[in-house]
Amino acid sequence: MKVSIIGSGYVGSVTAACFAELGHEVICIDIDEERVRQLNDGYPPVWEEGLEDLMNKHVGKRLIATSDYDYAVQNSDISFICVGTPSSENGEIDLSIVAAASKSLGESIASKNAYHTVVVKSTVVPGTTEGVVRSILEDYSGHKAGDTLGLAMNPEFLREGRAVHDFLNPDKIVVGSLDRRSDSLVSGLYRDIDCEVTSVNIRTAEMIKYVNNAFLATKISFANEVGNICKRLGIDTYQVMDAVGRDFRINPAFLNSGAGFGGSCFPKDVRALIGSAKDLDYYPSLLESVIEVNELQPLQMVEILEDKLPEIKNKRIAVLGLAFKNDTDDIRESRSIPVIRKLLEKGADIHAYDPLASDNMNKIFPEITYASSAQEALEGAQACLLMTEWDEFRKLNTEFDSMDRKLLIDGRYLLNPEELDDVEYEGLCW
Ligand SMILES: NC(=O)C1=CN([C@@H]2O[C@H](COP(=O)(O)OP(=O)(O)OC[C@H]3O[C@@H](n4cnc5c(N)ncnc54)[C@H](O)[C@@H]3O)[C@@H](O)[C@H]2O)C=CC1
Ligand SMILES: O=C(O)[C@H]1O[C@H](OP(=O)(O)OP(=O)(O)OC[C@H]2O[C@@H](n3ccc(=O)[nH]c3=O)[C@H](O)[C@@H]2O)[C@H](O)[C@@H](O)[C@@H]1O
Repeated sequence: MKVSIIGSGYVGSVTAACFAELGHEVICIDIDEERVRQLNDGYPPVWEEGLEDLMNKHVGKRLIATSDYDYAVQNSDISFICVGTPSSENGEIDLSIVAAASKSLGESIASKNAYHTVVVKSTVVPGTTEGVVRSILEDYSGHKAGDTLGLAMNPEFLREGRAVHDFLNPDKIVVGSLDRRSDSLVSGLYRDIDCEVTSVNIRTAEMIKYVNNAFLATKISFANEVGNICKRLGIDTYQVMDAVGRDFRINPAFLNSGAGFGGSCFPKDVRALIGSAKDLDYYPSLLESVIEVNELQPLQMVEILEDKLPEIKNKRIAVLGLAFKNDTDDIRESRSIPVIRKLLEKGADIHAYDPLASDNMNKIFPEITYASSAQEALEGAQACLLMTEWDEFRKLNTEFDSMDRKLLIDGRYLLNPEELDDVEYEGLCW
């Protein structure tokens, strides 16, 4: 099929490359001209394992990029909206980018005589596709949804860093649609993927995405709360969760306690769901607590540090890990951000290292020193805070020898103190 993808960020570029891999003809649309140029030159706009290979294979053949909506709409049958849906200041979803993309799409569909289908892949609160998106599309295109305009919502469940793998090997594909025709068009795109399609109505598809993310975030905050209690009781929370996770009704995934969840989606999506609930006069106390635990969790790293090193002003502190998780350069809502902010407030001399994310963090904190290796960050430090679950940090050992004081606060359960040579080890919640 001929597909256009609006927005070429993490979701858009991966969706585009994977649809090309599945044999579809794909046109990416982005308002960022530099990104369009980059895509057409075969360079992925984001770092994702396997993405560059797919782009090299398909760019210029089944995959092209443009900033011209008219061209993309005329040359495709179906358009996926994959633009950002950030949090507004009060935590509720900001739909302005989705609205702008819908308007541009509607204007281009206006001059098309054939049936065109619009699919929302961005994460949007229930009611958005049939409300904001549908009305803008109808107003600007003159076409009516269910008549000459198809409408669907197809949430995305990929994880950053594993996005290409997750897209091509999903454990569920959810398609919410206005009518049978839209459903069969969208479902048909995934025909060659070995996964059943769950067909529902649009609002249900929108809700499934939020519940998925909110449940995973809840598991993490639950594990962190248990970890905080275990630490005070002198119990190893990882042993506890290892046993608890063996219950098939619970499952071991996402029970790793630590510095909390970051990323572009868990925090914003839980907040958006809270916002929607409150708009309906329901106070979602469990979800509020999920966020509250997550906000407090990284700051406990600094509390433990101050307990061990009461005066941190002008002390050299190594921060290892800046990305919100391993295998990505993404720092959005990284738990390192509140930690660095707090350390700066207290006058610490921060030397940070991350395998991929230093450039991005430098845009927020230009005042700290960025090292080119963990070893360099550790040299002469009075303490080390381990913030991100990078594999390369699991192998650290003799590197700690160059510290002034071998004090290590592990925020991700990466190192086993018994295997470290006389390091003062403190786990965040174990
Ligand atoms: N990042 C992730 O791992 C996942 C994200 N999602 C959801 O997917 C959506 C997109 O997220 P990301 O890909 O992370 O966003 P992103 O911020 O990485 O990319 C958005 C892209 O849209 C472009 N754009 C902005 N306005 C535009 C317009 N009017 N027309 C065309 N392009 C425009 C931007 O230039 C950018 O390239 C969000 O709703 C997010 O919640 C869902 C699953 C996973
Ligand atoms: O909607 C989205 O954007 C995506 O959000 C998450 O994917 P992602 O944010 O890429 O990363 P995860 O691997 O889920 O990790 C999120 C955060 O949770 C933390 N985490 C994860 C697991 C765990 O046990 N403990 C824990 O603290 C990680 O360190 C990281 O900061 C979901 O896993 C995806 O299914 C979803 O599509």
